[in-house]
Amino acid sequence: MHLAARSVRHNDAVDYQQILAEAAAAARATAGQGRVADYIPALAKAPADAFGMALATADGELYGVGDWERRFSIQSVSKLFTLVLAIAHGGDELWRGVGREPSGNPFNSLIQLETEHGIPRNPFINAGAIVVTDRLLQQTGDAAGAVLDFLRTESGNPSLDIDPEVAASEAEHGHRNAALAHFIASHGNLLGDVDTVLAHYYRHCAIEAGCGDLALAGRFLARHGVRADGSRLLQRSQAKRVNAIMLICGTYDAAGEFAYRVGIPGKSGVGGGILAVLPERATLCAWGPRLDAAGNSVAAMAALDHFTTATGLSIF
Ligand SMILES: NC(=O)CC[C@H](N)C(=O)O
Repeated sequence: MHLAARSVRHNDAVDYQQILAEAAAAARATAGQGRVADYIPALAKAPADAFGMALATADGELYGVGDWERRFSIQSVSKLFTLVLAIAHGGDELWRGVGREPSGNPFNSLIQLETEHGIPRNPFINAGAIVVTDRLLQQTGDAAGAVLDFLRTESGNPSLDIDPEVAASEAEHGHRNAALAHFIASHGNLLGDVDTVLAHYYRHCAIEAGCGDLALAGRFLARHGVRADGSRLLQRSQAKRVNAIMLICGTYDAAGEFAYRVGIPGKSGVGGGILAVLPERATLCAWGPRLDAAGNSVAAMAALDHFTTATGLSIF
């Protein structure tokens, strides 16, 4: 029985602050493992050994540990927000231009695009996010601005912003993303101008936010699509589907490992953040800049693994 003693049933009270402190200790035990992303030179300046984690409950309580208020480059975590906004504006039309299957390949891979005729596997690899950004740009006229506005509103933090140095660094070293975008355009799957779409993509990746901001901003996914102010962003079934895509594609070719270890939907970025959802209950964001070979934060994975294992809270 002692093994079960630390798990909780869905409705039991959990001492979140205590569990976060333990998760932070699990993260610290990975000290020195992994490397800070440097293929975007401005990202290499991130504080390698920082760690933070926050949890926002579905009804808006916020808990944090470590550097949970410190801002970092959200990078591919932004792909979650471009996706939900594009679905909110345009519904299922999006799925004509992007798939929803795991890619089993690195996030910046070009390889499947050729055999799959310029239709990216899913919205969470770079190729797919470029298509989603293109659609959001058509829908709103300002894709990066739409993501930033949404994050500011949902987090209640109007000072969130884009780091222009990171955006410029991405653009300057963005040969791979430019190759992906041009290849997609050659198949007629970009509606806008390639350079404009890429500029928006780089800008939303370069948004800076803290763990607390992202945990609050993702809360609608734990609330079946309902935003902080009670209005509906997504239909209940759409929110379910976004969570499903996060689970199977949110951490690229390590999504199987993430599901195995953590057992909840999660979206990572090369800035070292991972935003994860416990449907009906809470959202969690963990951050540590050192990445594993698949581009996911070593410390954030360890912390989320500890959280779901110690509490017994997962979708399984
Ligand atoms: N996995 C990531 O976070 C990658 C995002 C980064 N902006 C890129 O395009 O390479």
